Amino acid sequence: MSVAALPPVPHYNAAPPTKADLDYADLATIDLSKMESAQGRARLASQVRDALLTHGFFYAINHGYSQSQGNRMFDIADVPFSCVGDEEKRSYSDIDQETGWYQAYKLRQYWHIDAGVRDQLEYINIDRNVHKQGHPEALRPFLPEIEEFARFNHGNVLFAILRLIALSLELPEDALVKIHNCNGLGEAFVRFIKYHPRSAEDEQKTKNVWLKGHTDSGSITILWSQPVAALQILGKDNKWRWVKHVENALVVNAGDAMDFLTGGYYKGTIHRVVQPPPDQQQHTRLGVFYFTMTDGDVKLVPFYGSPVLQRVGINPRCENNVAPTMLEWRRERANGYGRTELRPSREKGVEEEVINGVVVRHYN
Ligand SMILES: O=C(O)CCC(=O)C(=O)O
Ligand SMILES: [Fe+2]
Repeated sequence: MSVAALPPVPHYNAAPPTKADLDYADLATIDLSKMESAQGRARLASQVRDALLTHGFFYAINHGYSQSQGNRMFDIADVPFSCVGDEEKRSYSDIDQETGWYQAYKLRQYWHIDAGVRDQLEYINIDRNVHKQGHPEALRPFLPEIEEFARFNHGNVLFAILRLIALSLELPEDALVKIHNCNGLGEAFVRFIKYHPRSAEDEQKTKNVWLKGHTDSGSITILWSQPVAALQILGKDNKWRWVKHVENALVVNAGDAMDFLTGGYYKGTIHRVVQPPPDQQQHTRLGVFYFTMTDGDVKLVPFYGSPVLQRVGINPRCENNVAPTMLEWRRERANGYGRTELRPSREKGVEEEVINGVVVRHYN
Protein backbone atom coordinates (compact mmCIF):
# COMPACT_ATOMS: atom_id res chain seq x y z
CA MET A 1 0.00 0.00 0.00
CA SER A 2 1.52 3.32 -0.93
CA VAL A 3 1.78 5.85 1.91
CA ALA A 4 -0.05 8.49 -0.15
CA ALA A 5 -3.10 6.24 -0.34
CA LEU A 6 -3.38 5.73 3.41
CA PRO A 7 -6.48 7.21 5.05
CA PRO A 8 -5.80 10.01 7.54
CA VAL A 9 -5.87 9.08 11.22
CA PRO A 10 -5.94 11.34 14.31
CA HIS A 11 -2.63 11.31 16.17
CA TYR A 12 -2.55 9.60 19.58
CA ASN A 13 -0.39 11.55 22.01
CA ALA A 14 1.49 9.03 24.11
CA ALA A 15 3.11 10.06 27.40
CA PRO A 16 6.82 10.87 27.32
CA PRO A 17 8.97 8.06 28.74
CA THR A 18 9.17 8.09 32.53
CA LYS A 19 12.14 9.59 34.35
CA ALA A 20 11.41 7.52 37.46
CA ASP A 21 14.19 5.30 38.71
CA LEU A 22 12.43 1.92 38.55
CA ASP A 23 13.67 -1.57 39.31
CA TYR A 24 13.72 -2.89 35.72
CA ALA A 25 13.99 -6.56 34.71
CA ASP A 26 17.23 -7.25 32.90
CA LEU A 27 15.79 -8.72 29.69
CA ALA A 28 17.86 -10.10 26.82
CA THR A 29 17.61 -8.60 23.33
CA ILE A 30 17.17 -10.90 20.34
CA ASP A 31 18.36 -9.28 17.12
CA LEU A 32 16.12 -10.72 14.41
CA SER A 33 18.34 -9.33 11.64
CA LYS A 34 20.73 -12.18 12.50
CA MET A 35 18.23 -14.85 11.38
CA GLU A 36 19.61 -15.18 7.83
CA SER A 37 22.46 -17.62 8.40
CA ALA A 38 22.25 -21.01 10.08
CA GLN A 39 25.05 -19.90 12.37
CA GLY A 40 23.15 -16.74 13.32
CA ARG A 41 20.01 -18.75 14.07
CA ALA A 42 21.95 -21.21 16.22
CA ARG A 43 23.35 -18.34 18.28
CA LEU A 44 19.96 -16.67 18.62
CA ALA A 45 18.34 -19.99 19.57
CA SER A 46 20.70 -20.32 22.49
CA GLN A 47 19.95 -16.72 23.56
CA VAL A 48 16.21 -17.42 23.35
CA ARG A 49 16.64 -20.54 25.49
CA ASP A 50 18.51 -18.58 28.19
CA ALA A 51 15.95 -15.77 28.05
CA LEU A 52 12.99 -18.13 28.38
CA LEU A 53 14.63 -20.02 31.23
CA THR A 54 15.55 -16.90 33.21
CA HIS A 55 12.78 -14.31 32.71
CA GLY A 56 10.38 -15.82 30.16
CA PHE A 57 10.36 -12.36 28.51
CA PHE A 58 12.77 -10.84 26.00
CA TYR A 59 13.03 -7.96 23.55
CA ALA A 60 13.10 -8.54 19.80
CA ILE A 61 14.67 -5.82 17.64
CA ASN A 62 15.37 -5.26 13.95
CA HIS A 63 12.12 -7.00 13.10
CA GLY A 64 11.66 -5.05 9.87
CA TYR A 65 8.73 -2.81 10.82
CA SER A 66 9.82 0.80 10.81
CA GLN A 67 9.35 3.25 13.65
CA SER A 68 6.94 5.35 11.57
CA GLN A 69 4.85 2.29 10.59
CA GLY A 70 4.74 1.38 14.30
CA ASN A 71 3.69 4.91 15.29
CA ARG A 72 0.90 4.84 12.75
CA MET A 73 -0.37 1.54 14.18
CA PHE A 74 -0.56 3.19 17.63
CA ASP A 75 -2.60 6.01 16.08
CA ILE A 76 -4.91 3.43 14.51
CA ALA A 77 -5.08 1.58 17.84
CA ASP A 78 -6.73 4.59 19.48
CA VAL A 79 -9.49 4.87 16.86
CA PRO A 80 -11.77 2.15 18.31
CA PHE A 81 -11.68 3.93 21.69
CA SER A 82 -11.61 7.66 20.87
CA CYS A 83 -13.64 7.68 17.65
CA VAL A 84 -16.43 5.23 18.54
CA GLY A 85 -19.36 6.09 20.81
CA ASP A 86 -20.48 3.98 23.77
CA GLU A 87 -23.55 2.65 22.05
CA GLU A 88 -21.67 1.41 19.01
CA LYS A 89 -19.01 -0.10 21.28
CA ARG A 90 -21.71 -1.97 23.16
CA SER A 91 -23.14 -3.32 19.93
CA TYR A 92 -19.76 -4.96 19.21
CA SER A 93 -19.13 -6.27 22.69
CA ASP A 94 -21.03 -9.54 22.92
CA ILE A 95 -19.13 -12.33 24.51
CA ASP A 96 -19.64 -15.72 22.92
CA GLN A 97 -20.30 -18.02 25.89
CA GLU A 98 -19.22 -21.03 23.87
CA THR A 99 -15.77 -19.75 22.96
CA GLY A 100 -15.16 -16.98 25.50
CA TRP A 101 -14.40 -14.69 22.57
CA TYR A 102 -15.24 -10.98 22.67
CA GLN A 103 -16.93 -9.65 19.53
CA ALA A 104 -14.87 -7.46 19.61
CA TYR A 105 -14.73 -5.08 22.62
CA LYS A 106 -14.20 -5.79 26.24
CA LEU A 107 -15.79 -2.69 27.73
CA ARG A 108 -14.57 -0.83 30.78
CA GLN A 109 -15.60 -2.20 34.18
CA TYR A 110 -16.45 -5.70 32.98
CA TRP A 111 -14.00 -7.43 35.35
CA HIS A 112 -13.73 -7.47 39.09
CA ILE A 113 -10.16 -6.67 40.16
CA ASP A 114 -10.27 -6.62 43.94
CA ALA A 115 -12.23 -5.28 46.95
CA GLY A 116 -15.30 -4.44 44.83
CA VAL A 117 -13.23 -2.41 42.34
CA ARG A 118 -13.84 -3.00 38.64
CA ASP A 119 -11.26 -2.54 35.86
CA GLN A 120 -10.74 0.74 33.96
CA LEU A 121 -9.40 -0.71 30.74
CA GLU A 122 -11.11 -1.28 27.46
CA TYR A 123 -9.84 -3.44 24.68
CA ILE A 124 -10.69 -4.71 21.26
CA ASN A 125 -9.66 -8.03 19.73
CA ILE A 126 -9.31 -8.24 15.98
CA ASP A 127 -8.83 -11.69 14.51
CA ARG A 128 -5.95 -11.96 12.04
CA ASN A 129 -8.62 -12.73 9.51
CA VAL A 130 -10.28 -9.33 9.84
CA HIS A 131 -13.31 -10.51 7.84
CA LYS A 132 -14.30 -12.97 10.58
CA GLN A 133 -16.11 -10.28 12.57
CA GLY A 134 -17.93 -6.98 12.20
CA HIS A 135 -16.17 -3.68 12.99
CA PRO A 136 -17.28 -0.24 14.16
CA GLU A 137 -17.55 2.21 11.32
CA ALA A 138 -14.59 4.41 12.29
CA LEU A 139 -12.24 1.42 12.18
CA ARG A 140 -13.28 0.12 8.77
CA PRO A 141 -10.94 2.32 6.67
CA PHE A 142 -7.96 0.86 8.58
CA LEU A 143 -8.79 -2.83 8.22
CA PRO A 144 -6.41 -3.46 5.29
CA GLU A 145 -3.55 -2.03 7.36
CA ILE A 146 -4.55 -4.01 10.45
CA GLU A 147 -4.69 -7.17 8.38
CA GLU A 148 -1.25 -6.46 6.97
CA PHE A 149 0.01 -5.77 10.49
CA ALA A 150 -1.35 -9.12 11.70
CA ARG A 151 0.30 -10.87 8.76
CA PHE A 152 3.59 -9.16 9.60
CA ASN A 153 3.40 -10.21 13.25
CA HIS A 154 2.59 -13.77 12.24
CA GLY A 155 4.92 -14.42 9.34
CA ASN A 156 7.87 -12.22 10.27
CA VAL A 157 7.93 -12.17 14.05
CA LEU A 158 6.05 -15.19 15.38
CA PHE A 159 7.49 -17.63 12.85
CA ALA A 160 11.04 -16.37 13.48
CA ILE A 161 10.60 -16.87 17.21
CA LEU A 162 8.99 -20.29 16.79
CA ARG A 163 11.92 -21.38 14.60
CA LEU A 164 14.38 -20.26 17.26
CA ILE A 165 12.43 -22.04 20.00
CA ALA A 166 12.30 -25.25 17.92
CA LEU A 167 16.07 -25.04 17.36
CA SER A 168 16.61 -24.46 21.07
CA LEU A 169 14.78 -27.74 21.70
CA GLU A 170 16.83 -29.51 18.99
CA LEU A 171 13.64 -30.12 17.02
CA PRO A 172 13.24 -29.65 13.24
CA GLU A 173 13.17 -25.89 12.66
CA ASP A 174 9.55 -25.91 11.48
CA ALA A 175 8.18 -28.13 14.28
CA LEU A 176 6.35 -25.24 15.97
CA VAL A 177 5.62 -23.20 12.85
CA LYS A 178 3.70 -26.23 11.54
CA ILE A 179 1.19 -26.16 14.38
CA HIS A 180 0.49 -22.42 14.23
CA ASN A 181 -2.28 -21.81 11.75
CA CYS A 182 -1.04 -24.12 9.06
CA ASN A 183 -4.59 -25.40 8.54
CA GLY A 184 -6.40 -22.18 9.26
CA LEU A 185 -7.81 -23.53 12.53
CA GLY A 186 -5.57 -21.45 14.72
CA GLU A 187 -6.66 -18.25 16.33
CA ALA A 188 -4.31 -15.33 16.51
CA PHE A 189 -5.41 -11.79 16.97
CA VAL A 190 -4.36 -8.21 17.29
CA ARG A 191 -5.44 -6.58 20.55
CA PHE A 192 -5.50 -2.86 21.30
CA ILE A 193 -5.87 -1.96 24.99
CA LYS A 194 -6.54 1.45 26.45
CA TYR A 195 -6.00 1.90 30.18
CA HIS A 196 -7.59 4.95 31.81
CA PRO A 197 -6.26 6.62 34.98
CA ARG A 198 -8.19 5.53 38.08
CA SER A 199 -9.44 7.26 41.20
CA ALA A 200 -7.18 7.46 44.27
CA GLU A 201 -9.74 5.35 46.12
CA ASP A 202 -9.61 2.55 43.53
CA GLU A 203 -5.81 2.67 43.56
CA GLN A 204 -5.75 2.26 47.31
CA LYS A 205 -8.32 -0.54 47.44
CA THR A 206 -6.51 -2.58 44.81
CA LYS A 207 -2.97 -1.74 46.00
CA ASN A 208 -2.37 -0.09 42.58
CA VAL A 209 -2.98 -3.28 40.60
CA TRP A 210 -4.72 -2.63 37.26
CA LEU A 211 -4.54 -6.13 35.81
CA LYS A 212 -3.78 -8.99 38.17
CA GLY A 213 -0.76 -11.24 37.74
CA HIS A 214 -1.42 -13.93 35.15
CA THR A 215 0.15 -16.01 32.44
CA ASP A 216 -1.13 -15.68 28.88
CA SER A 217 -3.05 -18.74 27.72
CA GLY A 218 -1.57 -19.03 24.21
CA SER A 219 1.91 -19.84 22.98
CA ILE A 220 3.65 -16.50 22.27
CA THR A 221 2.53 -12.93 22.96
CA ILE A 222 4.10 -10.01 21.12
CA LEU A 223 3.79 -6.61 22.85
CA TRP A 224 4.73 -3.53 20.87
CA SER A 225 6.79 -1.51 23.32
CA GLN A 226 5.15 1.76 24.42
CA PRO A 227 6.37 4.46 26.83
CA VAL A 228 4.04 4.16 29.83
CA ALA A 229 5.71 2.01 32.50
CA ALA A 230 3.16 -0.28 34.13
CA LEU A 231 3.95 -3.83 33.05
CA GLN A 232 5.78 -5.91 35.64
CA ILE A 233 7.03 -9.48 35.61
CA LEU A 234 7.43 -11.80 38.58
CA GLY A 235 11.02 -12.97 39.02
CA LYS A 236 12.17 -16.35 40.28
CA ASP A 237 13.03 -14.52 43.54
CA ASN A 238 9.32 -13.63 43.85
CA LYS A 239 9.99 -9.91 43.22
CA TRP A 240 8.04 -7.82 40.70
CA ARG A 241 10.22 -5.90 38.24
CA TRP A 242 9.24 -3.35 35.61
CA VAL A 243 9.58 -3.84 31.87
CA LYS A 244 11.46 -0.91 30.37
CA HIS A 245 10.27 0.77 27.19
CA VAL A 246 12.62 0.30 24.25
CA GLU A 247 11.78 2.38 21.18
CA ASN A 248 10.43 0.24 18.31
CA ALA A 249 11.23 -3.00 20.14
CA LEU A 250 8.90 -5.92 20.72
CA VAL A 251 8.46 -7.45 24.14
CA VAL A 252 7.93 -11.17 23.68
CA ASN A 253 6.71 -13.69 26.21
CA ALA A 254 5.69 -17.33 26.36
CA GLY A 255 2.27 -18.44 27.58
CA ASP A 256 0.61 -21.60 28.90
CA ALA A 257 0.65 -23.44 25.57
CA MET A 258 4.46 -23.27 25.49
CA ASP A 259 4.55 -24.61 29.04
CA PHE A 260 2.35 -27.58 28.01
CA LEU A 261 4.34 -28.21 24.80
CA THR A 262 7.70 -28.24 26.57
CA GLY A 263 6.63 -30.19 29.65
CA GLY A 264 7.30 -27.22 31.92
CA TYR A 265 10.72 -26.34 30.44
CA TYR A 266 9.62 -22.95 29.09
CA LYS A 267 7.08 -21.71 31.59
CA GLY A 268 4.64 -18.90 30.97
CA THR A 269 5.92 -15.96 32.98
CA ILE A 270 3.56 -14.26 35.41
CA HIS A 271 3.07 -10.59 34.64
CA ARG A 272 0.71 -7.84 35.75
CA VAL A 273 -0.12 -4.21 35.09
CA VAL A 274 0.10 -1.61 37.87
CA GLN A 275 -0.34 2.14 38.21
CA PRO A 276 2.42 3.99 36.29
CA PRO A 277 5.01 6.13 38.12
CA PRO A 278 3.93 9.69 39.15
CA ASP A 279 5.21 11.47 36.02
CA GLN A 280 2.89 9.34 33.83
CA GLN A 281 -0.16 9.02 36.05
CA GLN A 282 -2.28 11.59 34.23
CA HIS A 283 -1.92 9.83 30.88
CA THR A 284 -3.86 7.04 29.27
CA ARG A 285 -1.85 3.97 28.32
CA LEU A 286 -2.38 2.50 24.87
CA GLY A 287 -1.07 -0.95 24.06
CA VAL A 288 -0.73 -2.87 20.78
CA PHE A 289 -0.40 -6.65 21.00
CA TYR A 290 -0.43 -9.79 18.92
CA PHE A 291 -1.62 -12.91 20.75
CA THR A 292 -0.96 -16.30 19.23
CA MET A 293 -2.04 -19.86 19.81
CA THR A 294 -1.37 -23.21 18.23
CA ASP A 295 -4.04 -24.54 15.92
CA GLY A 296 -7.20 -25.13 17.94
CA ASP A 297 -7.20 -28.90 17.57
CA VAL A 298 -3.62 -29.39 18.78
CA LYS A 299 -3.54 -31.48 21.94
CA LEU A 300 -1.27 -29.69 24.39
CA VAL A 301 1.19 -32.48 25.19
CA PRO A 302 4.99 -32.18 25.36
CA PHE A 303 7.31 -32.65 22.39
CA TYR A 304 8.63 -36.02 23.61
CA GLY A 305 10.95 -36.19 20.58
CA SER A 306 13.01 -33.21 21.76
CA PRO A 307 16.47 -34.38 22.83
CA VAL A 308 16.74 -31.30 25.07
CA LEU A 309 13.51 -32.10 26.89
CA GLN A 310 14.53 -35.73 27.20
CA ARG A 311 17.79 -34.66 28.85
CA VAL A 312 16.28 -32.19 31.33
CA GLY A 313 13.23 -34.35 32.11
CA ILE A 314 9.65 -33.76 31.05
CA ASN A 315 7.02 -32.74 33.61
CA PRO A 316 3.67 -32.66 31.83
CA ARG A 317 1.16 -30.28 33.43
CA CYS A 318 -1.43 -33.03 33.37
CA GLU A 319 -1.82 -36.66 32.28
CA ASN A 320 -1.62 -36.92 28.48
CA ASN A 321 -5.01 -38.60 28.19
CA VAL A 322 -6.75 -35.58 29.74
CA ALA A 323 -4.55 -32.87 28.15
CA PRO A 324 -6.75 -30.13 26.68
CA THR A 325 -6.61 -29.01 23.08
CA MET A 326 -5.57 -25.39 22.50
CA LEU A 327 -9.15 -24.41 21.84
CA GLU A 328 -10.43 -26.05 25.03
CA TRP A 329 -7.73 -24.41 27.10
CA ARG A 330 -8.28 -20.94 25.70
CA ARG A 331 -12.02 -21.19 26.03
CA GLU A 332 -11.89 -22.16 29.69
CA ARG A 333 -9.33 -19.50 30.56
CA ALA A 334 -11.16 -16.73 28.71
CA ASN A 335 -14.50 -17.57 30.28
CA GLY A 336 -13.08 -17.58 33.79
CA TYR A 337 -11.01 -14.42 33.81
CA GLY A 338 -12.33 -11.79 36.21
CA ARG A 339 -15.72 -13.54 36.23
CA THR A 340 -15.29 -16.61 38.42
CA GLU A 341 -14.85 -16.97 42.17
CA LEU A 342 -11.24 -17.77 42.95
CA ARG A 343 -10.21 -19.86 45.93
CA PRO A 344 -7.31 -18.86 48.19
CA SER A 345 -4.10 -20.75 47.48
CA ARG A 346 -1.64 -22.00 50.08
CA GLU A 347 0.83 -19.44 48.69
CA LYS A 348 0.50 -15.95 50.15
CA GLY A 349 -1.08 -13.33 47.87
CA VAL A 350 -2.21 -15.95 45.37
CA GLU A 351 -5.67 -17.19 44.40
CA GLU A 352 -6.40 -20.08 42.11
CA GLU A 353 -8.97 -21.71 39.90
CA VAL A 354 -8.99 -25.22 38.48
CA ILE A 355 -9.42 -25.69 34.72
CA ASN A 356 -9.55 -29.21 33.28
CA GLY A 357 -7.86 -30.43 36.46
CA VAL A 358 -4.97 -27.95 36.02
CA VAL A 359 -4.51 -25.28 38.69
CA VAL A 360 -4.28 -21.72 37.30
CA ARG A 361 -2.86 -19.18 39.74
CA HIS A 362 -3.81 -15.51 39.90
CA TYR A 363 -1.28 -13.25 41.56
CA ASN A 364 -2.13 -10.05 43.40
O1 LIG B 1 -0.81 -3.98 29.07
C1 LIG B 1 0.17 -4.74 29.11
O2 LIG B 1 1.33 -4.32 29.02
C2 LIG B 1 -0.03 -6.23 29.29
C3 LIG B 1 -1.43 -6.73 29.03
C4 LIG B 1 -1.55 -8.19 29.27
O3 LIG B 1 -0.80 -8.77 30.00
C5 LIG B 1 -2.61 -8.98 28.58
O4 LIG B 1 -3.48 -8.40 27.91
O5 LIG B 1 -2.57 -10.23 28.68
FE1 LIG C 1 -0.86 -10.90 29.62
